[in-house]
Amino acid sequence: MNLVSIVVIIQLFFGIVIGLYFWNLLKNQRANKNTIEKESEKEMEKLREMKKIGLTAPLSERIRPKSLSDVVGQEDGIEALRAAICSGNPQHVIIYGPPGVGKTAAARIVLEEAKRNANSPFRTTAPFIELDATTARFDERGVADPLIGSVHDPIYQGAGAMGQAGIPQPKRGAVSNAHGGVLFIDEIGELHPIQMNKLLKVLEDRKVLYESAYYSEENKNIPTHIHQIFQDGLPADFRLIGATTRMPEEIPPAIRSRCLEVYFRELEPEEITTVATKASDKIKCEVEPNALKVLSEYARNGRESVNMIQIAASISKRQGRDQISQADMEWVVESGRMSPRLKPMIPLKSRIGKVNGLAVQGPSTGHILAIEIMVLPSLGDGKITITGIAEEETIGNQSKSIKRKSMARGSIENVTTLLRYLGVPAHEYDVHVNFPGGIPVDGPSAGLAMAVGIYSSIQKVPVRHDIAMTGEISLHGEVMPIGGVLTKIKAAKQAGAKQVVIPKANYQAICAKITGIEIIAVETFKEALTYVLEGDHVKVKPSNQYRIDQSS
Ligand SMILES: Nc1ncnc2c1ncn2[C@@H]1O[C@H](COP(=O)(O)OP(=O)(O)OP(=O)(O)O)[C@@H](O)[C@H]1O
Repeated sequence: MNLVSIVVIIQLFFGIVIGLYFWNLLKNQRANKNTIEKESEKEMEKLREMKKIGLTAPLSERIRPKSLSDVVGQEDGIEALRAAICSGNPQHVIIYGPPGVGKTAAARIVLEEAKRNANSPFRTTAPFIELDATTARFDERGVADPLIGSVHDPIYQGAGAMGQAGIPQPKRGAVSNAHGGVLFIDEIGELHPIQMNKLLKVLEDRKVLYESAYYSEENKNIPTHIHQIFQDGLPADFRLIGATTRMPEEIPPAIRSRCLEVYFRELEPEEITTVATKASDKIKCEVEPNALKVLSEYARNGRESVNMIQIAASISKRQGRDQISQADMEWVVESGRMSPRLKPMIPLKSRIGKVNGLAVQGPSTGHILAIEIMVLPSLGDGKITITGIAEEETIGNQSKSIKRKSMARGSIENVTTLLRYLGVPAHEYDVHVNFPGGIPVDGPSAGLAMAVGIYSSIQKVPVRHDIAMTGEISLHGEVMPIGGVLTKIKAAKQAGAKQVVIPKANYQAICAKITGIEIIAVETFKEALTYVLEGDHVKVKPSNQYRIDQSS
């Protein structure tokens, strides 16, 4: 055998081996493909079966408001939301409010209303993208970020065409999906601080800038669009609507300062009833007036009211009736262990040491606060006892909190000093202040009410039962401005007060819109005393300049 024959045999041998290798590879690939196709067909069948099954949507979804006018109550909040989003120059918004009062419903429809304005920059195709901050996962490696987007580096891409070619692929997040429209972040207060900072950067730049160790400007394999994204950023020009049940102080100031802050309030019993009636109409089920009354006493928000109708309707239907009775509704209350939403009212009689203070609970819910004060001759230097609220309070947010002496205590100390200065011997008494009802009190704004209560107790003069008051007291007896004054005035009115005393510095033109209560704006403690005590006890003549009667 000559050398040529040997070479030919070797070539033939290797040819056969390589041929067998590729033939085997192809066979395996085909077998794999068949298995995958069979698996996929099985899964598709399961998916088709699953899609055939569908339970009815919850009633709260079925009666979800379709236009802003369908949102019950919230007139002020809706007006502010409209002003922010429906103008020719829309702004970012944060909506504060308790759960289930229409924040999400309003946010979902406001963009549609904005599109109807010819001056709006939102196009008719503008997207509305929704993200829940409680589930938007934060990934430290930046491999997946549903909010901002991320870069899929070849190492994470597996054997895809781009991955094999070593090309990093930017993946859009919600901020880019919302480009040209609205990004709604529910529970925005729950965003991870790093995500919040990234979001701020996007709001500033109106685009997302990506980085990757795999990106090189010189790499000719990288497609043009990816070069563009890495070099110029991915557009993310949208308006943000954040909703939260948290207090404004708990939201980072940097995001607050970029947003118009809108407040949604707790729904009134009549409004709860309206939402419930709409729900019962939808399912064609009548509701006895007494059943509605029970519902309005127990449901705390729109969602709860709809849910109560749904359960009560299913009870009555199972018993072959088309009407929800009072007993059905009471059963719902009992089985849900619901407690009534007590709306404190003003007391029926004027009493010594009993004052109607005002407090704001949560971001926008006002309450009347029946403050009780008792003074007893002191054996020492005058002791101060406070009950019903914390002696020490924590302030701050998730990232930073500090404890401080209760501001209510500090406020009482100021008041006793002031009273001594005015010739009232407060130091000769032990003072006990009680805040019943478990409503959190921010000390300074109850200063005026506490000063009046202590004065009333020492001088044995009753405080008028039909007047409520709010204001901080300075050591020199000035009544200083406080927060949430409109909410407090409305709370006083709802509790049945005829008049409300507020700091003069808080009086705004908008107060004139509130009817059915007389607003008395005062500058000093002495001036306030002339209005709040029974009879004519104070010699100082106040200026009536800021007394505004709106009870017509
Ligand atoms: N003011 C309202 N007017 C009409 N329907 C309401 C109102 N508030 C709540 N509802 C009903 O309750 C459902 C839930 O409301 P929505 O999701 O808007 O509340 P939310 O304030 O966003 O609450 P959460 O903070 O829990 O998300 C709505 O689908 C609607 O059926």
